Amino acid sequence: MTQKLVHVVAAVILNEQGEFLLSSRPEGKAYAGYWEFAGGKVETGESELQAVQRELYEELGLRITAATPWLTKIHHYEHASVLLRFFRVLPHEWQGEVVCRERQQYSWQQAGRFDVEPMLPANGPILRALSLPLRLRGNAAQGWTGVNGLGKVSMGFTNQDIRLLPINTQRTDDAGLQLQCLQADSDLAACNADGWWWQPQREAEVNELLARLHQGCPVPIVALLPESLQTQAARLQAAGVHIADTTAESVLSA
Ligand SMILES: Nc1nc2c([nH]c(=O)n2[C@@H]2O[C@H](COP(=O)(O)OP(=O)(O)OP(=O)(O)O)[C@@H](O)[C@H]2O)c(=O)[nH]1
Repeated sequence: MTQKLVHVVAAVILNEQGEFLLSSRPEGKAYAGYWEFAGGKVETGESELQAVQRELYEELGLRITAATPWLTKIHHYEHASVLLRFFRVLPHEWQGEVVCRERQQYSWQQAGRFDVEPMLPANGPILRALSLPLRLRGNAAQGWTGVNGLGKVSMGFTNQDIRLLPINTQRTDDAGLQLQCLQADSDLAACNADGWWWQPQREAEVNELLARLHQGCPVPIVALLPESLQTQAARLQAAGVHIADTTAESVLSA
C-alpha cells in the first residue's frame, strides 16, 4: 500500500560564519518544542521555492531570494508520512533579522556541533550531512580527511566519524539505485551510509548526477574528480556536492 506523503520544504539557512539556523516548533504543532529547520507544508499551486519563501517569512521574518534543493528524506511519523525537501540558502540568498513570529526560539549552530535538543527525529542525518566538510582530501582505500566548523574530521569505510559508500550506478542494489528510488516513494530504509562517494569519468555523468540531485538525494555526495573534470567542481559545489582532492597537499578549509 502506498501511503500518501505530505510534501514539506525546510530551509538550511547559512550565515557568513558557516553556521546554520535552527528554530523550535511552536506550541500547538505536533512535536512542539522540538528543533527543526524552518519550513512547512507546500500549499496547493505553490512551487517549492515559493513555499520556502512564504514559510521563512511567516515564521522568522526572513526574505529568501534563492534556494538550492539539497537532501530529500521520507519519514513516517505517527501523525503523518512526510516527504521532506531540504534547501540550502547561502548567506547572500536571504535578508532580514531573525524575528520569532510564532513565539518559537532560534539558534545558530556550527557544523559538527549541535547543542540544542530535542531535534525532530527525521533530521539526524541532515545534521550529520552538515558536519561533512565541503572539501576533502584522501582516497577511497584509506578514507578522507577535511575540516569543518569544529576542526578536522576523518572518514573512511569502517568505524569512522562519517561513513561514505561508493555509488555504482551499474548495480541495482546500492546507492546508485537509491537516487532513483526516491521518486518511487521508497522510504529509503536501506540507506546505510552518511554519504556516498562518486568518481565520474565524463562530463555527461556530471550532468546526469546534477539532474538527479535536483530530484532528490537522501545523503550528501562526495565527488572525486579526475584532472579532466576539475572545471566541473564549481558547478557541483553549487549543487551542494562535496569535492575530494585526491592529489593536492594543501591545507583544506570547510
Ligand atoms: N518545518 C520542518 N518540518 C519538519 C522538519 N523535519 C521533519 O521531520 N519535519 C516534519 O514535517 C512536517 C512539517 O509540517 P509543519 O507542521 O511544520 O507544517 P506547517 O508549518 O505547514 O504546519 P501547519 O499545518 O500547522 O500550518 C511535520 O510533520 C514535521 O514533523 C524540519 O526540519 N522542518
